[in-house]
Amino acid sequence: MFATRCAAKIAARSFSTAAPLQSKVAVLGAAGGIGQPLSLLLKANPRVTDLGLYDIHNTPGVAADVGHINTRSIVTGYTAKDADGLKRTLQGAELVVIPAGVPRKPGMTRDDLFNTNASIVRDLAQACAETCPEAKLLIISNPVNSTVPIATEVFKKAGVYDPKRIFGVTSLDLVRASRFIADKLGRVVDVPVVGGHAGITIIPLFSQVEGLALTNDERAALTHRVQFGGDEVVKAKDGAGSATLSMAFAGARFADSLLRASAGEDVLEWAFVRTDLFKNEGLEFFSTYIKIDKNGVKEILPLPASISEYEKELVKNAIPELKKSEAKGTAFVAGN
Ligand SMILES: NC(=O)C1=CN([C@@H]2O[C@H](COP(=O)(O)OP(=O)(O)OC[C@H]3O[C@@H](n4cnc5c(N)ncnc54)[C@H](O)[C@@H]3O)[C@@H](O)[C@H]2O)C=CC1
Ligand SMILES: O=C([O-])CC(=O)C(=O)O
Repeated sequence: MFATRCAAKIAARSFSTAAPLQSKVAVLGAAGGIGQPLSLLLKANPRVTDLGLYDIHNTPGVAADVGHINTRSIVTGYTAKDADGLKRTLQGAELVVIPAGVPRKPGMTRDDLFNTNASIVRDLAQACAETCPEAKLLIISNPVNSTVPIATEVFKKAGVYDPKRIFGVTSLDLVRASRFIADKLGRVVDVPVVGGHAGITIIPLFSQVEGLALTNDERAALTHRVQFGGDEVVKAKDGAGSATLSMAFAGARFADSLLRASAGEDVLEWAFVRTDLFKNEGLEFFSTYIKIDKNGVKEILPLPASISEYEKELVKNAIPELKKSEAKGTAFVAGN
Protein backbone atom coordinates (compact mmCIF):
# COMPACT_ATOMS: atom_id res chain seq x y z
CA MET A 1 0.00 0.00 0.00
CA PHE A 2 2.74 2.38 1.09
CA ALA A 3 4.88 1.30 -1.88
CA THR A 4 1.99 1.92 -4.27
CA ARG A 5 1.39 5.39 -2.81
CA CYS A 6 5.10 6.20 -3.12
CA ALA A 7 5.25 4.97 -6.70
CA ALA A 8 2.21 7.08 -7.61
CA LYS A 9 3.76 10.13 -5.97
CA ILE A 10 7.07 9.66 -7.78
CA ALA A 11 5.28 9.18 -11.10
CA ALA A 12 3.29 12.37 -10.52
CA ARG A 13 6.47 14.32 -9.80
CA SER A 14 8.42 12.91 -12.73
CA PHE A 15 8.80 15.08 -15.74
CA SER A 16 6.45 14.32 -18.61
CA THR A 17 8.28 13.01 -21.65
CA ALA A 18 5.41 14.32 -23.76
CA ALA A 19 6.51 17.92 -23.10
CA PRO A 20 6.81 19.68 -26.50
CA LEU A 21 9.70 21.50 -28.20
CA GLN A 22 13.43 21.62 -27.60
CA SER A 23 14.47 24.82 -25.87
CA LYS A 24 18.05 25.49 -24.91
CA VAL A 25 18.58 28.38 -22.53
CA ALA A 26 22.09 29.73 -21.88
CA VAL A 27 23.02 31.79 -18.82
CA LEU A 28 26.19 33.93 -19.05
CA GLY A 29 27.38 34.92 -15.59
CA ALA A 30 25.80 31.75 -14.20
CA ALA A 31 27.99 31.48 -11.09
CA GLY A 32 27.08 34.94 -9.80
CA GLY A 33 24.57 36.24 -7.29
CA ILE A 34 21.80 36.34 -9.89
CA GLY A 35 23.19 33.58 -12.10
CA GLN A 36 22.91 30.80 -9.51
CA PRO A 37 19.28 31.23 -8.41
CA LEU A 38 18.32 32.04 -12.01
CA SER A 39 19.89 28.77 -13.13
CA LEU A 40 17.96 26.97 -10.39
CA LEU A 41 14.64 28.49 -11.51
CA LEU A 42 15.37 27.71 -15.17
CA LYS A 43 16.24 24.12 -14.21
CA ALA A 44 12.81 23.90 -12.58
CA ASN A 45 11.10 25.11 -15.78
CA PRO A 46 9.73 22.11 -17.71
CA ARG A 47 9.93 24.05 -20.99
CA VAL A 48 13.73 24.11 -20.80
CA THR A 49 15.37 21.04 -22.35
CA ASP A 50 19.04 22.16 -22.23
CA LEU A 51 20.54 24.56 -19.77
CA GLY A 52 23.95 25.91 -20.72
CA LEU A 53 25.81 27.66 -17.89
CA TYR A 54 28.85 29.85 -18.48
CA ASP A 55 30.94 32.07 -16.24
CA ILE A 56 34.59 33.04 -16.07
CA HIS A 57 34.92 30.73 -13.04
CA ASN A 58 33.01 28.34 -10.73
CA THR A 59 30.52 27.15 -13.33
CA PRO A 60 31.32 23.40 -13.05
CA GLY A 61 30.22 23.37 -9.41
CA VAL A 62 26.99 25.22 -10.14
CA ALA A 63 26.26 22.95 -13.11
CA ALA A 64 26.97 19.76 -11.11
CA ASP A 65 24.73 20.93 -8.27
CA VAL A 66 21.80 22.19 -10.35
CA GLY A 67 22.24 19.24 -12.74
CA HIS A 68 21.14 16.76 -10.06
CA ILE A 69 17.63 18.22 -9.94
CA ASN A 70 15.24 15.73 -11.52
CA THR A 71 13.59 17.90 -14.09
CA ARG A 72 13.67 17.59 -17.84
CA SER A 73 16.76 19.56 -18.82
CA ILE A 74 20.36 18.48 -19.32
CA VAL A 75 22.87 20.90 -17.78
CA THR A 76 26.34 21.82 -19.02
CA GLY A 77 28.77 24.19 -17.33
CA TYR A 78 31.82 25.81 -18.88
CA THR A 79 34.28 28.44 -17.78
CA ALA A 80 36.58 30.74 -19.71
CA LYS A 81 39.32 28.09 -19.21
CA ASP A 82 37.47 25.44 -21.24
CA ALA A 83 38.34 25.30 -24.92
CA ASP A 84 35.43 26.89 -26.77
CA GLY A 85 33.50 26.98 -23.48
CA LEU A 86 31.47 30.05 -24.41
CA LYS A 87 30.83 28.80 -27.92
CA ARG A 88 29.67 25.41 -26.67
CA THR A 89 27.35 27.10 -24.20
CA LEU A 90 25.80 29.24 -26.92
CA GLN A 91 25.49 26.61 -29.66
CA GLY A 92 21.81 25.91 -30.31
CA ALA A 93 20.56 28.38 -27.68
CA GLU A 94 17.07 29.78 -28.15
CA LEU A 95 17.43 32.21 -25.24
CA VAL A 96 20.61 33.72 -23.85
CA VAL A 97 20.22 35.39 -20.46
CA ILE A 98 23.08 37.72 -19.48
CA PRO A 99 23.54 38.64 -15.81
CA ALA A 100 27.37 38.88 -16.19
CA GLY A 101 29.10 41.89 -14.70
CA VAL A 102 29.67 43.73 -11.47
CA PRO A 103 26.85 44.88 -9.17
CA ARG A 104 26.56 48.20 -7.29
CA LYS A 105 27.84 49.04 -3.86
CA PRO A 106 26.20 51.71 -1.67
CA GLY A 107 26.68 55.21 -3.05
CA MET A 108 27.02 54.06 -6.66
CA THR A 109 24.62 54.65 -9.54
CA ARG A 110 24.01 52.01 -12.17
CA ASP A 111 25.90 54.22 -14.62
CA ASP A 112 28.98 53.88 -12.38
CA LEU A 113 29.08 50.23 -13.53
CA PHE A 114 29.44 51.24 -17.17
CA ASN A 115 33.25 51.19 -17.28
CA THR A 116 33.40 47.55 -16.20
CA ASN A 117 30.20 46.10 -17.62
CA ALA A 118 30.17 47.75 -21.06
CA SER A 119 33.07 45.64 -22.34
CA ILE A 120 31.73 42.46 -20.68
CA VAL A 121 28.37 42.87 -22.45
CA ARG A 122 30.05 43.88 -25.72
CA ASP A 123 32.24 40.76 -25.74
CA LEU A 124 29.43 38.39 -24.77
CA ALA A 125 27.12 39.96 -27.37
CA GLN A 126 29.87 39.48 -29.96
CA ALA A 127 30.04 35.79 -29.09
CA CYS A 128 26.24 35.53 -29.41
CA ALA A 129 26.29 37.33 -32.77
CA GLU A 130 28.85 34.78 -34.02
CA THR A 131 27.43 31.57 -32.54
CA CYS A 132 23.67 32.02 -32.05
CA PRO A 133 22.57 35.13 -33.98
CA GLU A 134 18.97 33.86 -34.02
CA ALA A 135 18.75 33.55 -30.23
CA LYS A 136 16.79 36.00 -28.12
CA LEU A 137 19.08 38.02 -25.87
CA LEU A 138 17.84 38.91 -22.40
CA ILE A 139 20.18 41.53 -20.95
CA ILE A 140 20.19 41.93 -17.18
CA SER A 141 23.67 43.48 -16.74
CA ASN A 142 23.57 47.13 -15.72
CA PRO A 143 23.31 49.85 -16.76
CA VAL A 144 20.53 48.31 -18.89
CA ASN A 145 19.77 51.71 -20.48
CA SER A 146 23.26 51.52 -22.05
CA THR A 147 24.00 47.78 -22.28
CA VAL A 148 21.04 47.16 -24.61
CA PRO A 149 22.28 49.81 -27.10
CA ILE A 150 25.75 48.21 -26.77
CA ALA A 151 24.48 44.73 -27.70
CA THR A 152 22.45 46.28 -30.51
CA GLU A 153 25.49 47.98 -32.04
CA VAL A 154 27.50 44.76 -31.81
CA PHE A 155 24.78 42.86 -33.67
CA LYS A 156 24.53 45.63 -36.28
CA LYS A 157 28.30 45.55 -36.86
CA ALA A 158 28.13 41.77 -37.28
CA GLY A 159 25.27 42.17 -39.79
CA VAL A 160 22.86 39.99 -37.79
CA TYR A 161 20.74 42.59 -35.99
CA ASP A 162 17.04 41.97 -35.54
CA PRO A 163 15.40 44.35 -33.04
CA LYS A 164 12.75 41.73 -32.31
CA ARG A 165 15.28 39.62 -30.44
CA ILE A 166 17.16 41.94 -28.07
CA PHE A 167 15.51 42.68 -24.71
CA GLY A 168 16.61 44.69 -21.70
CA VAL A 169 15.10 42.89 -18.73
CA THR A 170 13.07 45.35 -16.65
CA SER A 171 10.80 42.71 -15.09
CA LEU A 172 12.12 43.35 -11.59
CA ASP A 173 10.56 46.82 -11.72
CA LEU A 174 7.19 45.22 -12.50
CA VAL A 175 7.64 42.63 -9.76
CA ARG A 176 8.44 45.36 -7.23
CA ALA A 177 5.57 47.62 -8.28
CA SER A 178 3.19 44.68 -8.04
CA ARG A 179 4.47 43.69 -4.58
CA PHE A 180 4.50 47.26 -3.22
CA ILE A 181 0.76 47.73 -3.87
CA ALA A 182 -0.30 44.18 -3.02
CA ASP A 183 -1.14 44.89 0.61
CA LYS A 184 -3.17 47.98 -0.16
CA LEU A 185 -4.99 46.29 -3.04
CA GLY A 186 -5.48 42.96 -1.27
CA ARG A 187 -4.25 41.00 -4.29
CA VAL A 188 -1.20 40.55 -6.50
CA VAL A 189 -1.71 42.02 -9.97
CA ASP A 190 0.51 43.08 -12.87
CA VAL A 191 1.56 46.74 -12.77
CA PRO A 192 2.90 48.06 -16.09
CA VAL A 193 6.28 49.78 -15.69
CA VAL A 194 7.69 51.66 -18.67
CA GLY A 195 10.67 53.86 -19.55
CA GLY A 196 14.06 52.45 -18.61
CA HIS A 197 15.86 50.77 -15.74
CA ALA A 198 17.53 53.48 -13.65
CA GLY A 199 16.08 55.97 -11.15
CA ILE A 200 13.67 58.44 -12.72
CA THR A 201 13.58 56.51 -16.00
CA ILE A 202 11.59 53.77 -14.19
CA ILE A 203 7.91 54.72 -14.56
CA PRO A 204 5.24 52.60 -12.86
CA LEU A 205 1.80 53.17 -14.39
CA PHE A 206 -0.39 52.87 -11.31
CA SER A 207 -3.19 54.57 -13.25
CA GLN A 208 -3.58 51.30 -15.17
CA VAL A 209 -4.35 49.17 -12.11
CA GLU A 210 -8.06 48.55 -11.78
CA GLY A 211 -9.47 49.33 -8.35
CA LEU A 212 -6.34 51.07 -7.03
CA ALA A 213 -7.16 54.41 -5.42
CA LEU A 214 -4.13 56.43 -4.33
CA THR A 215 -3.82 59.91 -2.87
CA ASN A 216 -1.25 62.16 -4.57
CA ASP A 217 1.14 61.59 -1.66
CA GLU A 218 0.72 57.82 -1.78
CA ARG A 219 1.25 57.78 -5.54
CA ALA A 220 4.41 59.88 -5.27
CA ALA A 221 5.80 57.71 -2.46
CA LEU A 222 5.05 54.45 -4.26
CA THR A 223 6.49 55.74 -7.53
CA HIS A 224 9.67 56.80 -5.75
CA ARG A 225 9.91 53.42 -4.03
CA VAL A 226 9.72 51.56 -7.36
CA GLN A 227 12.21 53.95 -8.98
CA PHE A 228 14.70 53.46 -6.16
CA GLY A 229 13.82 49.88 -5.14
CA GLY A 230 17.26 48.78 -6.30
CA ASP A 231 18.90 51.26 -3.93
CA GLU A 232 16.79 49.91 -1.07
CA VAL A 233 18.34 46.45 -1.61
CA VAL A 234 21.87 47.78 -2.19
CA LYS A 235 21.64 49.67 1.12
CA ALA A 236 20.25 46.67 3.02
CA LYS A 237 22.99 44.38 1.62
CA ASP A 238 25.51 46.92 2.87
CA GLY A 239 28.35 46.34 0.41
CA ALA A 240 27.49 42.71 -0.44
CA GLY A 241 25.90 43.54 -3.80
CA SER A 242 22.46 44.31 -5.17
CA ALA A 243 19.22 42.43 -5.77
CA THR A 244 19.90 38.83 -6.76
CA LEU A 245 17.02 36.60 -5.60
CA SER A 246 14.18 38.87 -6.71
CA MET A 247 16.06 39.51 -9.96
CA ALA A 248 16.43 35.78 -10.55
CA PHE A 249 12.67 35.39 -10.01
CA ALA A 250 11.89 38.27 -12.39
CA GLY A 251 14.39 37.06 -15.03
CA ALA A 252 13.08 33.50 -14.91
CA ARG A 253 9.54 34.83 -15.29
CA PHE A 254 10.50 36.85 -18.35
CA ALA A 255 12.37 33.88 -19.86
CA ASP A 256 9.27 31.75 -19.29
CA SER A 257 7.14 34.33 -21.14
CA LEU A 258 9.41 34.01 -24.17
CA LEU A 259 9.32 30.21 -24.00
CA ARG A 260 5.52 30.26 -23.74
CA ALA A 261 5.40 32.58 -26.76
CA SER A 262 7.67 30.13 -28.64
CA ALA A 263 5.18 27.39 -27.87
CA GLY A 264 2.42 29.41 -29.54
CA GLU A 265 0.86 31.36 -26.66
CA ASP A 266 -0.07 35.03 -27.09
CA VAL A 267 1.97 36.80 -24.46
CA LEU A 268 1.94 40.43 -23.34
CA GLU A 269 5.11 41.63 -21.59
CA TRP A 270 7.10 44.74 -20.80
CA ALA A 271 10.78 45.11 -21.74
CA PHE A 272 13.37 47.64 -22.86
CA VAL A 273 13.41 47.31 -26.65
CA ARG A 274 14.12 49.18 -29.86
CA THR A 275 11.01 51.19 -30.75
CA ASP A 276 9.81 54.11 -32.88
CA LEU A 277 7.48 55.34 -30.11
CA PHE A 278 9.75 58.32 -29.30
CA LYS A 279 11.43 58.66 -32.67
CA ASN A 280 10.47 62.35 -32.85
CA GLU A 281 12.42 62.96 -29.66
CA GLY A 282 15.44 61.11 -31.05
CA LEU A 283 15.08 58.19 -28.64
CA GLU A 284 15.43 54.61 -29.90
CA PHE A 285 15.02 52.43 -26.80
CA PHE A 286 12.18 52.40 -24.33
CA SER A 287 10.63 49.84 -22.06
CA THR A 288 7.03 49.43 -23.06
CA TYR A 289 4.13 47.07 -23.70
CA ILE A 290 5.17 44.33 -26.15
CA LYS A 291 3.31 41.43 -27.66
CA ILE A 292 5.66 38.52 -28.21
CA ASP A 293 5.56 35.42 -30.35
CA LYS A 294 8.04 32.73 -31.36
CA ASN A 295 10.13 35.27 -33.28
CA GLY A 296 10.43 37.72 -30.37
CA VAL A 297 8.70 41.11 -30.40
CA LYS A 298 5.58 40.80 -32.56
CA GLU A 299 4.11 44.20 -31.83
CA ILE A 300 5.02 47.24 -29.79
CA LEU A 301 1.97 48.87 -28.28
CA PRO A 302 1.73 52.60 -27.62
CA LEU A 303 1.38 53.79 -24.04
CA PRO A 304 -2.27 53.65 -23.00
CA ALA A 305 -4.16 56.88 -23.77
CA SER A 306 -5.51 56.75 -20.22
CA ILE A 307 -2.19 57.27 -18.41
CA SER A 308 -2.38 60.15 -15.94
CA GLU A 309 -0.90 63.64 -16.34
CA TYR A 310 1.49 62.75 -13.52
CA GLU A 311 2.75 59.73 -15.48
CA LYS A 312 2.99 61.75 -18.71
CA GLU A 313 5.26 64.18 -16.89
CA LEU A 314 7.43 61.29 -15.65
CA VAL A 315 7.81 60.04 -19.22
CA LYS A 316 8.77 63.53 -20.39
CA ASN A 317 11.42 63.83 -17.67
CA ALA A 318 12.86 60.39 -18.40
CA ILE A 319 13.52 61.01 -22.09
CA PRO A 320 16.68 63.19 -21.76
CA GLU A 321 18.18 60.68 -19.27
CA LEU A 322 17.41 57.76 -21.56
CA LYS A 323 18.91 59.57 -24.54
CA LYS A 324 22.15 60.18 -22.63
CA SER A 325 22.54 56.52 -21.63
CA GLU A 326 21.64 55.35 -25.12
CA ALA A 327 24.21 57.67 -26.73
CA LYS A 328 26.88 56.52 -24.26
CA GLY A 329 26.28 52.85 -25.13
CA THR A 330 26.21 53.48 -28.87
CA ALA A 331 29.39 55.60 -28.76
CA PHE A 332 31.18 52.92 -26.74
CA VAL A 333 30.85 50.36 -29.54
CA ALA A 334 31.61 52.89 -32.27
CA GLY A 335 34.83 53.89 -30.46
CA ASN A 336 36.00 50.35 -29.70
N1 LIG B 1 18.24 44.39 -14.83
C1 LIG B 1 18.00 44.38 -13.54
O1 LIG B 1 16.87 44.61 -13.10
C2 LIG B 1 19.07 44.03 -12.57
C3 LIG B 1 20.38 44.00 -12.98
N2 LIG B 1 21.39 43.66 -12.11
C4 LIG B 1 22.75 43.63 -12.64
O2 LIG B 1 23.13 42.28 -12.90
C5 LIG B 1 24.57 42.18 -12.90
C6 LIG B 1 25.03 40.96 -12.10
O3 LIG B 1 24.69 41.11 -10.75
P1 LIG B 1 25.11 39.98 -9.66
O4 LIG B 1 24.75 38.64 -10.18
O5 LIG B 1 24.60 40.41 -8.37
O6 LIG B 1 26.71 40.12 -9.70
P2 LIG B 1 27.79 39.03 -9.26
O7 LIG B 1 29.09 39.73 -9.18
O8 LIG B 1 27.32 38.27 -8.09
O9 LIG B 1 27.79 38.01 -10.50
C7 LIG B 1 28.23 38.39 -11.75
C8 LIG B 1 28.87 37.20 -12.41
O10 LIG B 1 29.30 37.59 -13.71
C9 LIG B 1 30.49 36.88 -13.96
N3 LIG B 1 31.23 37.48 -15.07
C10 LIG B 1 31.99 38.61 -15.08
N4 LIG B 1 32.52 38.79 -16.31
C11 LIG B 1 32.07 37.76 -17.08
C12 LIG B 1 32.28 37.41 -18.42
N5 LIG B 1 33.04 38.11 -19.25
N6 LIG B 1 31.66 36.30 -18.88
C13 LIG B 1 30.88 35.55 -18.07
N7 LIG B 1 30.65 35.85 -16.78
C14 LIG B 1 31.25 36.94 -16.30
C15 LIG B 1 31.26 36.92 -12.64
O11 LIG B 1 32.28 35.95 -12.58
C16 LIG B 1 30.12 36.69 -11.66
O12 LIG B 1 29.97 35.32 -11.36
C17 LIG B 1 25.05 43.51 -12.35
O13 LIG B 1 25.50 44.33 -13.41
C18 LIG B 1 23.82 44.12 -11.70
O14 LIG B 1 23.86 45.52 -11.64
C19 LIG B 1 21.12 43.33 -10.81
C20 LIG B 1 19.81 43.35 -10.36
C21 LIG B 1 18.70 43.74 -11.17
O1 LIG C 1 19.98 48.42 -8.09
C1 LIG C 1 20.83 47.76 -8.71
O2 LIG C 1 21.98 48.11 -8.92
C2 LIG C 1 20.38 46.44 -9.26
C3 LIG C 1 19.15 46.67 -10.03
O3 LIG C 1 19.18 47.05 -11.18
C4 LIG C 1 17.89 46.58 -9.31
O4 LIG C 1 17.83 46.01 -8.21
O5 LIG C 1 16.89 47.08 -9.84
